[in-house]
Amino acid sequence: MTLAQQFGTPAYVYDVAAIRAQFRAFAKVFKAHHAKYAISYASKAFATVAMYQVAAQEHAHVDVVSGGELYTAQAAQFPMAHVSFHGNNKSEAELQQALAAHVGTIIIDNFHELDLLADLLKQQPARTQDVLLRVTPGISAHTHAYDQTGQTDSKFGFDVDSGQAKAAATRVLADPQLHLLGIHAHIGSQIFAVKGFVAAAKRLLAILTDWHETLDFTPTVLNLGGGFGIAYTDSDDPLPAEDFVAAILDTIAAADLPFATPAIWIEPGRSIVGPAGYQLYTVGSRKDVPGLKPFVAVDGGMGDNIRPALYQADYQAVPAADPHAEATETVRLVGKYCESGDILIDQAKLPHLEAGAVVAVLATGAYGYSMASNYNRNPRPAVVFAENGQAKLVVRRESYADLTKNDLSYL
Ligand SMILES: Cc1ncc(COP(=O)(O)O)c(C=O)c1O
Ligand SMILES: N[C@@H](CCCC[NH3+])C(=O)O
Repeated sequence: MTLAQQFGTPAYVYDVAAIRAQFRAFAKVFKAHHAKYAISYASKAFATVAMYQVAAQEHAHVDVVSGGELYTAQAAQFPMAHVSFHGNNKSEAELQQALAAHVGTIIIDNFHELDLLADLLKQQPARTQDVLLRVTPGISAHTHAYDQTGQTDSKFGFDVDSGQAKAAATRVLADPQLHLLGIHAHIGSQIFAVKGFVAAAKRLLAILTDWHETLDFTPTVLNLGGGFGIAYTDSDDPLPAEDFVAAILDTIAAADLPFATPAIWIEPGRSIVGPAGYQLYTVGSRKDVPGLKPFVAVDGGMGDNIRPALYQADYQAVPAADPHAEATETVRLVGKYCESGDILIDQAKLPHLEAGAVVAVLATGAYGYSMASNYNRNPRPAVVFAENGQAKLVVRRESYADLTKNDLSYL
């Protein structure tokens, strides 16, 4: 029986061995460089109980960006000491939840949060909290504008050039309940060039050196974020994600630091789960107009993968029954949503597929399920983990009853 027959479509399928292999490839580079490290999986890319469990099995840390992600990690019994809590507008309730859960690290993003956290800790005088400061190092990554986060004009983090980052460090160091581990920067996502990461590493080391000299601060952690680009189609040719890390570690090793090299943390999301996942859809209607590219419609679309509509992201599809079948036509692979922009692949090269055929859209493991919606009241698809020849349902397909379970009658 095929996965589509067993679990229905649309469905997200993950090759768990590929997820594990990427965690291990990162770990291998760190070990080869004799670096102290943490691989903190950016769980926004794909956050489910099963995924937090796999991350824990791989001895990874995770980063969470909301109370909901933290709750899911707790539900998965993920070790809280290995959780970093991110976010540019953490609420008081979220900070309370993080403190109650004893998350390992809170990554402070702004002065408002710093005040909130300091006040909450005063109510528990015996407690301290490890923190990192997220800084905006003023480095622009070459990627989609919505995927840039390291430039000065960003909503994330303390600005370095204006002195805000140092002012924040001064306040944290003066607070006996906050234990400053070091700094964090994330320059963006789906980045192909190493040079932004190398520049960021140098800039962060310069900041830490300044803080060492002027604030008498010795860092124990330098967190360089994630953002390593992946191949979505055959025309993408990124470096293996672990090679970005090797370049970062070489840069750090070459630096002449006045303190012992801190532990290096990274936060890969997309590179861990993106290539490992694909989506299965069933072909339905087809519209052929002479002189126009045909529309081939599938049973999902922008509700389960918003990335083409949001970032003009490209994907590639293959027939699930015969992934290597020769392409004989170029079609628009569209979804079933009531939007003209609901185009999964604008130029899908496929053999002629009849209604009922199952098509696989590749490399959809990151920011697909996690950004899915119920637009048009479509239930979110099932998620399946495949490993060692076994396939296991790890997220049930939503039912129509799930769609109305929070609706209240107005009669
Ligand atoms: C702070 C932070 N860390 C890590 C990531 C993960 O990025 P990616 O999935 O590109 O590796 C993001 C998302 O861009 C982020 O904002
Ligand atoms: N959701 C984005 C990346 C996330 C950026 C998170 N800071 C994407 O699919 O490309």
